[in-house]
Amino acid sequence: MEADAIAAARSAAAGQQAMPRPLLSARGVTLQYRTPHHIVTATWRVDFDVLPSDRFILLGPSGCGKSSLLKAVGGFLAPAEGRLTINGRPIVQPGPDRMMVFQEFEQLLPWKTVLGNVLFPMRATGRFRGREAMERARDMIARVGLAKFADAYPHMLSGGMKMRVAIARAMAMEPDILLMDEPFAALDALTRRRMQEELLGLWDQLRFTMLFVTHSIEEAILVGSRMLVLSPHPGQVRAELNAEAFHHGNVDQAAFGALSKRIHRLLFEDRGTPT
Ligand SMILES: Nc1ncnc2c1ncn2[C@@H]1O[C@H](COP(=O)(O)OP(=O)(O)OP(=O)(O)O)[C@@H](O)[C@H]1O
Repeated sequence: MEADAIAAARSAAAGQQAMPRPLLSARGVTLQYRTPHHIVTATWRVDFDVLPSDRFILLGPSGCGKSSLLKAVGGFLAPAEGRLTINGRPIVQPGPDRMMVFQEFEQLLPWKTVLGNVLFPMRATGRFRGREAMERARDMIARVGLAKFADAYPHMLSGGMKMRVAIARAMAMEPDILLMDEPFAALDALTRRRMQEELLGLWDQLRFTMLFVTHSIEEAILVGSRMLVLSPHPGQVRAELNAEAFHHGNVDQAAFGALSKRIHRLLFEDRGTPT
């Protein structure tokens, strides 16, 4: 889908209101890996804009390049073609303005307390020091509802609490965007649903911007405010959809089913792949 078509879809979705300036922009992003024998094209000329406070979903089948797009936004993979910008500046390397929250939140350091985990990147990067770091860390921990657990260790926490710590840790760095790569993929269905609710609850409080990768249609609709639907390998934009109507507590089953069917068709209709 071309940039103009995306802009048109977006203005229709917003009821023709003026859109805020995008925080993150992808224009014609082709991502490739060079192996000793050939070049693997992961995505093909992908366009999207993430607006402030979006819960923006990258949705597509396995191998369509979702994680590669996240890596590129993180600054770990340079586009072979096209441009990625954050706040109008090209993304050329990793930076604390884009914090990655990993799967299962297992990046928490087991030998450090909740407070120690939140302080760790602040101090290690030198972004915040001494008293300021301590105050910020305690404030973030309180904002995610874990003030009483500041001195607890990760093994003493539930999955949902660990997620809150992981988000507090990322948010304490004051990023512009949180990058989440299938954070709930390994969980059973009930736990996954609870974690999705927890994440949305936190978003209601903190209104952070997130770029969230999933291959679950249901998760995309529940968690996302907007989503980019990508074709099978190599990932191309099939559509950009608005899912704000399904924000939690507001699920109309018939509309949910209709959107889910529409996405399914978009994902699995065979339209051929570029040569
Ligand atoms: N380091 C790499 N070297 C070579 N090819 C790679 C590398 N990483 C990914 N690829 C290829 O790039 C394509 C996109 O991979 P990517 O992991 O981004 O897809 P994905 O949509 O995130 O998949 P999944 O949902 O299975 O995680 C795949 O064909 C994959 O094999």
